[in-house]
Amino acid sequence: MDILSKIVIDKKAEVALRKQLIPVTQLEQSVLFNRVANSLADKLRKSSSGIIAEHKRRSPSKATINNNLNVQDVAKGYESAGVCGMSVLTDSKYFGGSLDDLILARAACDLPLLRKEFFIDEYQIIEAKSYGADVILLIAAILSREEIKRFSELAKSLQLDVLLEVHNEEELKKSKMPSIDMLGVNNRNLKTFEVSLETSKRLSSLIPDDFVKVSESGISSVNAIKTLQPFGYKGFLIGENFMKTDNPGESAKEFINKL
Ligand SMILES: O=C(O)c1ccccc1NCC(=O)[C@H](O)[C@H](O)COP(=O)(O)O
Repeated sequence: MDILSKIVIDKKAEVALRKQLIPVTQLEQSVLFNRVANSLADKLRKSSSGIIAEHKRRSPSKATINNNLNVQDVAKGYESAGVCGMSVLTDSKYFGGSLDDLILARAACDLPLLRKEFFIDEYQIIEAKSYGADVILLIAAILSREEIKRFSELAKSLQLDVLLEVHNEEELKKSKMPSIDMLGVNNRNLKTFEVSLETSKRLSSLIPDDFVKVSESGISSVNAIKTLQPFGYKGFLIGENFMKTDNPGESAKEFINKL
């Protein structure tokens, strides 16, 4: 069984338990539930660098990346570096993240925050809003077109931006709809972990201009960004390259200064 299928099985069990522990009515009472969201798509449209910097402790493809950092320091560092948004991995089993990371990042900065999760249920979207997210990421590989529509429309009704992640032509075909703000091309094949920026290049011409184009994963140099910008990419999701250092904010700053 591939890693994505394993993650989805575990996620279904996790979400079923969370629903019993904290009902939706309780999530909706969070002070953050009525917070006015900060649009990542709007920021990317106006930005010349387009960096979305990620908080990522470990991953299935790389094992431990960095366990020694404080998420609030990372958020503050990314914000002062001038990134457009921050992605916070909230999956615990495979990435070592949590919803606490999201709420701590929210308390530390005013950046648009992306809840990076494996969304398989509407409940997680309501959770995202009540823990201070501005954006959710939907993965086309694990959702039907009907689920993408239902989940993205719910997110839009909560004023959340939606980043839809694809890895091939077939996933892209089922994903284009008005409730999607940004289309993200994942350069990492989540079945084999092979990374190639060619995926972003190949799919770029198939993405209509009404979506903000985002290139995700395996970006480790300014040169990679300069190569992808002429293909219309306005956003670049970078995790490991910053998180593997002692000071991700400083690394992001140096990176952006070279752009
Ligand atoms: O990163 C992984 O190994 C991974 C494995 C399975 C599912 C998702 C995975 N990553 C999530 C991400 O989308 C990345 O963290 C993000 O694009 C940043 O990637 P990178 O800059 O290569 O750390």
